[in-house]
Amino acid sequence: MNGHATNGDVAAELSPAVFPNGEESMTLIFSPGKDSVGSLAKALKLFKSHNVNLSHIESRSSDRIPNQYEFFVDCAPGGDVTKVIEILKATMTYCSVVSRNNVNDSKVAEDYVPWFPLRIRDLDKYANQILSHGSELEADHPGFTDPVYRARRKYLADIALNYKHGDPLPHIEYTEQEVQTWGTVFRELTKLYPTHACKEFNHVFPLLMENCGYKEDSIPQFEDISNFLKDSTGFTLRPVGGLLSSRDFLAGLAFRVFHSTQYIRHHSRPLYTPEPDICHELLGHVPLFANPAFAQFSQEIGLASLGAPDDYVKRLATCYWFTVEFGLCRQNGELKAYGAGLLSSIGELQYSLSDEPELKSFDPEVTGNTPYPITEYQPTYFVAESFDDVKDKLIKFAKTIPKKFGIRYNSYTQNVQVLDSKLQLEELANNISSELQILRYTLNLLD
Ligand SMILES: C[C@H](O)[C@H](O)[C@H]1CNc2nc(N)[nH]c(=O)c2N1
Ligand SMILES: N[C@@H](Cc1ccccc1)C(=O)O
Ligand SMILES: [Fe+2]
Repeated sequence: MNGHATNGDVAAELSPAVFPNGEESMTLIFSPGKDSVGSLAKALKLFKSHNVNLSHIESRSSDRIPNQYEFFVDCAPGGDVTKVIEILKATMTYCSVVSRNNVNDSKVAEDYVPWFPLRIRDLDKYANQILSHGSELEADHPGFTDPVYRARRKYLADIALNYKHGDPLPHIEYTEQEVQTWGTVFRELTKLYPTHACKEFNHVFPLLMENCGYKEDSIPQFEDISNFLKDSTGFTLRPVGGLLSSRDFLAGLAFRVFHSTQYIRHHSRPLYTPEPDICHELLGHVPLFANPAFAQFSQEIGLASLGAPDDYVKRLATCYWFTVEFGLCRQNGELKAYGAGLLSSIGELQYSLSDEPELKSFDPEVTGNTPYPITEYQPTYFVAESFDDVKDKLIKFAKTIPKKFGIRYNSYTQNVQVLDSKLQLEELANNISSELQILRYTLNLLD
């Protein structure tokens, strides 16, 4: 990372979800129609004759058209995909190009949506899409000249890289030096929280000490935290080797998955580190992910990002930066921190509530276009009048993102549903009406 990176550079960060082999890819969903015995075989021939290789094929019962099947195919790069899509669109009862990266041809681009994960296990596809690698630290990183630190970072990044959805969360034996760094950060931050952190944060923190092994003399393990979050709000942790692109990181939130690093900052600089580390994730982020309203809000931002055009993802990510990462709020007339990047940095937490930085009031239209440095203290913070206020404003902004379909997370299947048919809406209405019955029944009891 570059010491003076601003969100001008976040544009580069928006590069599409490239796949583990470093190539771009796309996903097609199509339905061949009734009475179409052998239709998959026909479709497969079509791909073959246009030199398009498929990396994955799945068939499911369609939730769009009664009694039909739907095929999900992941195409590898190469071949004449455009032609194949043209033919599929003309011959199939349903065909959508859910995902596609790097479309330069604007005529084609209109029809395509930037790639996004449809199933929770699709998150495996961007495990190695991290923006800075432990083993390739930049020159201004405090660990740059420390070969032991670099080797450790590489070891932990590889563990995250090999993680697949459904695997047990990696248990890490931390070294004495690592535990000491954690201890310093933990001790000093917990002194500041009562006066500096928002009340929602302070409400959850004792629970993490009781249930997840949050204490000064050892680094908590992912499994304990993930189990606690799962029970609290359905959030789970997923290890990641470093900073993810905004698009990828936000997409994880749509599945209530929090991508979290497992390495720790360099011992020479416990007060502030230029990239997310385990202190940032566990002390800064985890407490608020245990709050149901905050968890829901995070998921809504995640869902809003799916398939959104680059410029919208960029503004959404910038708003995320100035709220979830570096937000301040007013509570009982006092300024408090709720941003995770503040709650994990002894230095910046104190600085943010001093009279040094500039304060502005949060407004997505302004905030979303404000450049920011990522490797030094923020010159400007945005202050929210309340938690609910940020939520409402951000969700209002998210609604302005142009999309051609509705998006819904199905927590039973852990899939994201692309809603573009009446039948799906009927199913949705059925779900809502059964929830409404519970509401009505219980309201009667309480009366
Ligand atoms: C969405 C926004 O860009 C945000 O700052 C993201 C970026 N990528 C990340 N990647 C990781 N591993 N952890 C994070 O907290 C974040 N934050
Ligand atoms: N500066 C934060 C870590 C961080 C870096 C970049 C983005 C967000 C958080 C800390 O010291 O804890
Ligand atoms: Fe973060």
